[in-house]
Amino acid sequence: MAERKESWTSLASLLGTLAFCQTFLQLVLPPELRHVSLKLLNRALRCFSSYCYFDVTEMDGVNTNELYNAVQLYLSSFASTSASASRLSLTRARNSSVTTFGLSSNDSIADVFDGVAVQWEHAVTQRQSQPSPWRALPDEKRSFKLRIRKRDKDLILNSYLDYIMGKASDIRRNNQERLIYTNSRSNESRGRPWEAVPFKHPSTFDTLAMDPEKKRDIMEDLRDFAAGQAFYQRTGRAWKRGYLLYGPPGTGKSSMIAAMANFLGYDIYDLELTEVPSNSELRKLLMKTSSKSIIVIEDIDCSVNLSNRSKAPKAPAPQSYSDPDAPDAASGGKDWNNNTMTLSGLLNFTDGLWSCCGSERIFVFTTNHIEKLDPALLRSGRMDMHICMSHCSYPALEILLDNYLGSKGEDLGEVAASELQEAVEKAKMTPADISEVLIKNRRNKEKAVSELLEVLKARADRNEKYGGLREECKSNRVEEEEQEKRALESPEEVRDREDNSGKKVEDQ
Ligand SMILES: Nc1ncnc2c1ncn2[C@@H]1O[C@H](COP(=O)(O)OP(=O)(O)OP(=O)(O)O)[C@@H](O)[C@H]1O
Ligand SMILES: [Mg+2]
Repeated sequence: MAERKESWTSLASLLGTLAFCQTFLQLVLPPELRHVSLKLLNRALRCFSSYCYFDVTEMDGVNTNELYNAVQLYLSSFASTSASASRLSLTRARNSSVTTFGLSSNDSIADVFDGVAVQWEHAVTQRQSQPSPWRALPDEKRSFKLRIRKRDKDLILNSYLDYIMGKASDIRRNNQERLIYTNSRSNESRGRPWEAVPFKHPSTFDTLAMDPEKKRDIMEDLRDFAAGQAFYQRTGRAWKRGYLLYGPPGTGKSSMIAAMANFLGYDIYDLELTEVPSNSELRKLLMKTSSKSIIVIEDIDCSVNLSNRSKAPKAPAPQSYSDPDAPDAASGGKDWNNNTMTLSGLLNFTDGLWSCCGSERIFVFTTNHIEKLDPALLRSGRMDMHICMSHCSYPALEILLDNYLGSKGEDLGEVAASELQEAVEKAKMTPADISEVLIKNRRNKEKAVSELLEVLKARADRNEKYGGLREECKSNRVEEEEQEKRALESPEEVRDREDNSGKKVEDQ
């Protein structure tokens, strides 16, 4: 007991001496000298330490330090599960559904990279004065202090910081809402060629009704693409990929683009060709797109007359495309004209040297009429994958039934399922048409299924009677309208027409 009392007394006297020394030094030494001696003391201590320290300050002069933001995001990704962090701050950005964890002031967290242990500390101090009268800085000076063993510094520092930057941009993209950009001449005149709005399309690969195997292939292809930086680098290819989606209206081409964007977490640039006055403007638009994005041109066959836009800007006239085999066409020679937009300009946009001014970009073209597209757009290497979005098959119908009614194929019972299967294969209806029937009756499953069966059978009968569409993916709106007209014609009228033309109705 007496011993403990003694040790308390000596501790108190030690503290008293230290306090006296500090006050004495403060009185005797001028502040500048104090500062210098502290610095020297620190330096001496650092010489004996086996660690080195790096400060990542929030502000770099008057500019925001990107690395600080990246470190903050990166640490937040594992702060909540790390055993070394004792106190966390929680934030949620506007329009975001994600809560972000962060290190509280002066708390620290451990991390391991390539087997090397490091430590981060979040240092927060009050700012003494505003260095810039033009730009107000935060009241607090914040920084992250990185502690690495001296022997590990050269081994990991650069690669670790690169890794953090990459990770942070992934997290940012996943946390943020995706954007859809569109171009217009009025924006261009204001110096902002793309205008963005939040992209909230709910389509995903789960809700997309199509053959599951085909769907798996596409998802795998996208996954490989997104993770393929090293592959593209090694093979000397630009890190981009082209998809051509073709098929009749209402088969899910636009839904597929939305599903791709949601799957990869990419933004969408919806390029309106009719708003692009020339090849050079097209190139400028391309230069202002970001990486990790999908550049979409919908209805490529009819959005613009690529060879002579001034005459017929909206005419769907594929035969008037400039000939890609003609001299200078695809190379952008004579056609690379500043006042017009040409097929060669478009090909350069997707394929030429300028297409590589960013990386990790996907080009998607859609069309209802693949047969009308210029072969130059279809040649291998240009559009890497041609995806036919066709009429609704039974596996696709099962997905729609699950989407709208919450029932699986097996819930229908064997008879209804096989009836539906037979009818849907013969009906050749689009997922959009089938969705309409299901949405209308979604509160009553039995009614929905029976009405769907009725509609499918009626369509199947009609197809059998008047001929189905020749080839699934060649069908188009015009064809369907004609078919509808034919369905309304009397059999005599049909026979007369067949006799006159010498051809069958469905071969026309
Ligand atoms: N494969 C599909 N899976 C799920 N829903 C689909 C599918 N196809 C069409 N739909 C439904 O039909 C609607 C129209 O589809 P979408 O706009 O994707 O068709 P599209 O092929 O782009 O048509 P268009 O050629 O006229 O542009 C969608 O909102 C969606 O609800
Ligand atoms: Mg569409």
